[in-house]
Amino acid sequence: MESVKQQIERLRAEIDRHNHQYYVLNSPEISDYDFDMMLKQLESLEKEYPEYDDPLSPTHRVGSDINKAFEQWEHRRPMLSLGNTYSITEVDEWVARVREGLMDEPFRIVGEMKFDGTSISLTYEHGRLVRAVTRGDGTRGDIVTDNVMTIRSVPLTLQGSGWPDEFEIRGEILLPWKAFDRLNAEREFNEEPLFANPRNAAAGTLKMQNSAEVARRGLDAVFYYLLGDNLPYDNHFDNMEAARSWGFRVSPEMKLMTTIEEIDAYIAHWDVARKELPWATDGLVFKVNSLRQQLNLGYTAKSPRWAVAYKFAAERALTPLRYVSFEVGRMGVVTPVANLDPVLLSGTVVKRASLHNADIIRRLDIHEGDHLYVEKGGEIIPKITGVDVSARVPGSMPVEFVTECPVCGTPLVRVEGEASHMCPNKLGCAPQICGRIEHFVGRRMMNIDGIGEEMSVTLYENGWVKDPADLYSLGRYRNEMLELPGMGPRTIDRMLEGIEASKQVSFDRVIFALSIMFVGETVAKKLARSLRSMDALMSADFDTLVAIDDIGPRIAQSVVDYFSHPLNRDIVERLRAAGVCMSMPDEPEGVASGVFDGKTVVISGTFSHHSRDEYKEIIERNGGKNSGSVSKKTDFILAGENMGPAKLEKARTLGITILSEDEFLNMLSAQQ
Ligand SMILES: NC(=O)c1ccc[n+]([C@@H]2O[C@H](COP(=O)([O-])OP(=O)(O)OC[C@H]3O[C@@H](n4cnc5c(N)ncnc54)[C@H](O)[C@@H]3O)[C@@H](O)[C@H]2O)c1
Ligand SMILES: [Zn+2]
Repeated sequence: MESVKQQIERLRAEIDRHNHQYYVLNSPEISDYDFDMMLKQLESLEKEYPEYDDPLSPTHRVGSDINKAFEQWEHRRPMLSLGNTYSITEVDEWVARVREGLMDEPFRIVGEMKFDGTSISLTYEHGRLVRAVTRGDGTRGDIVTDNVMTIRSVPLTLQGSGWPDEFEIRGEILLPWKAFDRLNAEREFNEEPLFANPRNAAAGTLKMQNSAEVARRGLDAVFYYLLGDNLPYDNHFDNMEAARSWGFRVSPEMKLMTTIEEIDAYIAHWDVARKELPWATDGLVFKVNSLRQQLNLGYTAKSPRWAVAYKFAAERALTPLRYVSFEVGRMGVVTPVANLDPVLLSGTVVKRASLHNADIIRRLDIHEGDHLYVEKGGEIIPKITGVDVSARVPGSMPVEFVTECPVCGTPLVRVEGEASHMCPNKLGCAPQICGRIEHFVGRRMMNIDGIGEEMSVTLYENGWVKDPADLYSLGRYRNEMLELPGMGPRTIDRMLEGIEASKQVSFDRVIFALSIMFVGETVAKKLARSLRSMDALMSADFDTLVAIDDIGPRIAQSVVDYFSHPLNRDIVERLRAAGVCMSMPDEPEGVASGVFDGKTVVISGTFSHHSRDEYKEIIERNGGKNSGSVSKKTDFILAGENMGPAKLEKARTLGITILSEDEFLNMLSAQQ
C-alpha cells in the first residue's frame, strides 16, 4: 500500500509533469477537469497532513510558461491564477466567504467570460505600449512585445484621454475559432500535429520566434484587469469601461450583479450562449467590483480571494468502440482511429476519433469492444479520454497496434525518438502514392484545377499516373480516359490545361509540392530563398542545410534522405524535362552590395517601409546574418517603432550601434 507521503509525492510529480505538458509544450495529455480533480485531491491531502506540506508543491504555485528562448521580465505585481469551481454551490460558498471577509458590508460582483487563451500583461507609458509579458511563473514572465505588436486589436498608442501616465492592463491572448480552424486545417494538410484547442494554439503561437508567422496566424486579445497607482475609478467595472474608451477590446458580456440568483441566471445563460462567441471560453469569472474591497479580501499564494472562476465541464459521452482502423497518410505515418457508435456531443455527431499513436492506445489501455469516454470541451476535435472499465467484457483483448501496413502489408517501422509508426514502402503503397499526387496538385502547391482526392485515385488505379511527374504526360491517355464513365472531354481538357499552367508555379511551391517529410510551406520558402535552384537543393549536404535560418537537423536530414533516393531524383528530372520551374528568379535589385558582410543584425520593433521579413531578406542579400537576440556578437540593431525597452537597454550597455529605419536604408543606398 502506498503511504500518504508517497501518495502526496506521486501526485506532485504527476501534476508537475502535466503542468509542463500544458504550459510549456502546449500539448496536454489529460482533460482540464481531470487535472483540476488531481490538484484538488493533493490540496485536501496537504490540508489534512500539514506535516507533509512543501512550499514548492504545485498547489502553492502558478504553472509556469517560461521559455528559455525569451528574455524575462519581473512583474511589478504578481500574475496569479484563479480559484476554480465546477458548481453553483461552490460559487455560492465563495460569495459567503466574501461576505464574511467584508464583515457584511454590501458589495457588488462583476460577471465576465473566462476566455480560454493565454494571459498577457501589457504596460503603457505616456499612452504607448512599452512591453508585453506572459504570466510566466507568476513572478517573472517572457517578454513577447514583438509578437503582441502584430495583434491588430492591441492598441500601440491609446485613444481618448484620462489614462494614467503609467499603467498595466491584463488580458487574454486568443485564437478565434475561425483562425484556429484554418490553422489546424493547414496543419492537417501538412501532416503536422494538430493543436488540441485554441488555447494551446494561442499559447504556442505567442511563443514563436518569427513575428511574421505570428501575424499571419491571426491572434486576438481581450482585456479584463486594469492595474496601476492612478486608475480613473475605484471599481473594476468602470475602469474596464474606461479602458474600452482608450481603444482596448473589453468583454461586452460583463455584468454587475448583487445576488446569487443573478449569478445563477448569468451562468445558465452563458453556458449556452457562449457557443455563439467568436472565441473559446472555458467558464465565467466573478470578481468583487470595489477595488478597496478587493484589497481588503487580499490573496492566497496562488489566487485572489476576491475572484473565482466557474468552469464549464467539458461535454463528455460514453459510447462503444466498434473497431480501430489504421490509416496511412501521404508520408507513410499510420494513424489509429477509433470508430465509434455515433454519439451526439456539443451539437455534432461523433463517429470517429483519432487515437494518435501506439503509446496513447497503450496508456488508455483500450480493449476490443470497450465503452470509451469521448470529450469535446474547448476542443472541437473529439478526444478519447478514457475507458469505462466496469463495462468491459471479461476476457476481451487489448487493442494492438498493427505490425504490418494495413494496405500493402509491409512491416511497419518505428522511427527512433518518434511516437509514430510508418509504412516504409513509400513507392509501392497506394494511399501514400495517391496522397502525394493529391498533395502535389493542391491549391497551395501546383494548383492544378480538376484533380482532387478522387481523381488522384482514379489516375493512379488506371496506371496513368504513378508519381507526380507522370501528370505531365497524361495527355497521351486522353482516349482511354474518355472511356471512363463521368469523364467528358471538357473535364479532361480542364485537367490538362491546369497541368500546363502549373509549369508557371514558383520554385518554392514546387519544393512544397514534392512531399518531402517536414518540408511544409514555410520551410519550402526558406529553402527556395536561400538555395535558389533545384540543383543547389539536390546537392546540398546536411551542414549546408542546417546552416540555413530555421532549418533544424530533423528537416535537414529529411531533405538529404529524400534526394539520396534515385527514384525521387528521377521524378525531379522528369519534372524539369516537362518544363516545371526549377529556380528562383534572379534578384532584380541590390545584389549583394556587402554592406553587412559578416555582420550580425537584430531587428526589433515595427517599420513603415518594409515588413520585418523583407528587412531580413535585405540583410541577407547584403551579406549579413539575422539574429533574434541581442548579445556581444550583435553588430547592428535595426530599430523600428516601439522597440522593446529591455532590448534597447541591453544594446546600450553592450555599446551596439542602433540604426533607425531611415539610417538603415540610407546605408544601403549609399553603397549602390
Ligand atoms: N490538462 C492539463 O494537463 C492541465 C495542466 C495544467 C493546467 N491545466 C488547466 O489550467 C488551469 C490552471 O491554469 P491557470 O492557472 O491558467 O488557471 P485558469 O486558466 O483556471 O484561470 C486563470 C486564468 O484565467 C484567465 N482568464 C480568462 N478570462 C479571465 C477573466 N475574465 N478574468 C480573469 N482571468 C481570466 C487568465 O489568463 C488567468 O491567468 C487548471 O484549472 C487546468 O484546468 C490543465
Ligand atoms: Zn503501406
